[in-house]
Amino acid sequence: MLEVKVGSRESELARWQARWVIEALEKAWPDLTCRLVTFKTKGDKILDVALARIGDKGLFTKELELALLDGVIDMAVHSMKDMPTSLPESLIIGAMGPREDPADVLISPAGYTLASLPVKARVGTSSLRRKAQLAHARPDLELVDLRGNVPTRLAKMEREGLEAIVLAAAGVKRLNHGRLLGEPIPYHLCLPAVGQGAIGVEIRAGDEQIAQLVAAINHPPTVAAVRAERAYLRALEGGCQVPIGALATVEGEALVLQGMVASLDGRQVLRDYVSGSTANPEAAGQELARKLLARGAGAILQEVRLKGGNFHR
Ligand SMILES: NCc1[nH]cc(CCC(=O)O)c1CC(=O)O
Repeated sequence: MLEVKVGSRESELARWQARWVIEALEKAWPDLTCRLVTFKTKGDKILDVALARIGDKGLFTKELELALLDGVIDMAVHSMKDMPTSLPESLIIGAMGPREDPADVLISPAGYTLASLPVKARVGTSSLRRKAQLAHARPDLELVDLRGNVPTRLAKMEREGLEAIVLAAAGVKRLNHGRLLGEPIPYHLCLPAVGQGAIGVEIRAGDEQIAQLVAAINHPPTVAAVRAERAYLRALEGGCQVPIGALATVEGEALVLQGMVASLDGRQVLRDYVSGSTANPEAAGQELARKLLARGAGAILQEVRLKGGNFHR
């Protein structure tokens, strides 16, 4: 009999994801018992958008990482989308679960799609990446800041009478708001955030016992895709404060990585893609970043940094 402690944020989605990891681990290791330990992170405490513009690294991860380093927990479950591109020295991602649908979805009580939304419709999202791509596709829309966890955002949509909001399909599906699912926004209009839809399990480097446990739930194609996307973001020095999107798809050993860099107003949207191999996902990420930088992505990103973005991807 072995007992391990699994750390998670407190939100409904975070707990769903941690429970998924726990169930998968206990199924793989019948002698294992997992205990869930939840934490409030800085990102959960700072709810107003202006404050959130401080945008420091690890807003949703730091408290969990400290608990992991202190031995208070043995692993931390995260949305890969919320993870900074560089981890603390002695922590690693030990495993990723199979990726859920990485797309963004437009949720609209009246059933509008991006194409059918009325002129000047009010659409809620605080993500610079979503705002830029929506503004590019539909410059007439009025984009409204909207923060908080998934249930909060759905409630705000109703309360403020927004015509639609945009959320990650993964969160909506996991929380079983499936009937609300609305329109998946096609990738040619909106590329997802790096890591969107993937669950990561962070562990202490060198903790061989925990590494062996979590290896049982690891999904290598997801790992290859997310490694390529994160290398791309790192090479652009994007952090989580800029309108950058990416999506890698993996088939056998072939990996195709698409990427996007946009100006805040969405007037400029640069997109490109590279093909690579799961044997070296980072190479694909670096090559795509070079390609976009050669086409002027650097100037766009420079301007975004001067104007100051927020942290929300
Ligand atoms: N930024 C919050 C966040 N972090 C991860 C998800 C969704 C789940 C995932 O991407 O795995 C969400 C909600 C959203 O953006 O709609």
